Amino acid sequence: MSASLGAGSGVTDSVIYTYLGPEGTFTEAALLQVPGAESAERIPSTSVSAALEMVRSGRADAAVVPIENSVEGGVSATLDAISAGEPLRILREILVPITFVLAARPGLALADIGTVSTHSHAWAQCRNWADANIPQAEYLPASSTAAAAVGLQEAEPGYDAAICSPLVAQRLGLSVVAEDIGDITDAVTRFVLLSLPTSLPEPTGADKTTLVVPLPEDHPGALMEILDQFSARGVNLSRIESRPTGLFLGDYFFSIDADGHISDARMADALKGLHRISPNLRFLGSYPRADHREPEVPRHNTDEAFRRADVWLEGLLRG
Ligand SMILES: O=C(O)C(=O)C[C@]1(C(=O)O)C=C[C@@H](O)C=C1
Repeated sequence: MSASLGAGSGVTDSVIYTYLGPEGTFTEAALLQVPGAESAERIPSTSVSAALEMVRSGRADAAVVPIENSVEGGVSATLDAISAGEPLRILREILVPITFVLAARPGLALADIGTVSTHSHAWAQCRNWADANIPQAEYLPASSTAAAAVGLQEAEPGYDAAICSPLVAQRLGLSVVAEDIGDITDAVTRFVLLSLPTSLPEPTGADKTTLVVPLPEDHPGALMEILDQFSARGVNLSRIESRPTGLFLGDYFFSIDADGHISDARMADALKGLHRISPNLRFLGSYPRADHREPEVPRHNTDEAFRRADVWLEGLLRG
């Protein structure tokens, strides 16, 4: 085990990674984009929560898990697992373009397929294609697209076909009966690299901050006030979703991605405002945006504008 997983960089060969496996998942493709990961130890986990448990228990230094898909939205398993329990920190995000194939048991044509297995997020992205081309097929959930593909190799697979990546179908030598079956071309899944809390990646000017904000109980207008903390400081949100805490009916938290780094004055100020409204909010990290897109910051919300306002106020207090 190595303690050298530097924030945002400095990842070395001695780092132990885990990811949603088995080999051949889109998550593994995401991990392989992390500099140094190709030559590092990579341990597949059977679920998102198992991967995060590996990190929390110190058996792995960092985990890559899916968090958001451009077609299907947030990955609830990840949003829920990082919102509670031992705190984790997002060090970077990774984008992977998603294309699917339908692999089938040898000799089967589309019309012969009675059961198809894949990850629920993959199924959701191919549902229209499946309705049109294999309407007779029943869906069986799998822990990942690659797990469904591997299952097809068993002597007696429990299903006729699997939806998986073209790469894993090719690697396993499966028979592909339909290519490019995703309902939306150019679908993208976003993954995050998580570790135990460590020093923050340096701000790059094109960063993202991820937060978990519990909705305060019996506080009319709380959502409006939460959103106001961002809008009043010119902080753009790139994702906001509500998730039930699971504790009792009506108890929710917001999972939020905001443009900017905690060391940006406008973001720091927004976080302080949020903390006053929702003191149990969880900071999950500030890290570089994978698309390097810089936000447009209004003139009155730049670091310099905040600094000048602080100087002005200090002057007034000094008298
Ligand atoms: O099953 C896989 O291959 C995964 O990596 C998981 C996952 C997901 O959770 O969204 C990743 C990308 C695709 O959108 C479909 C499935």
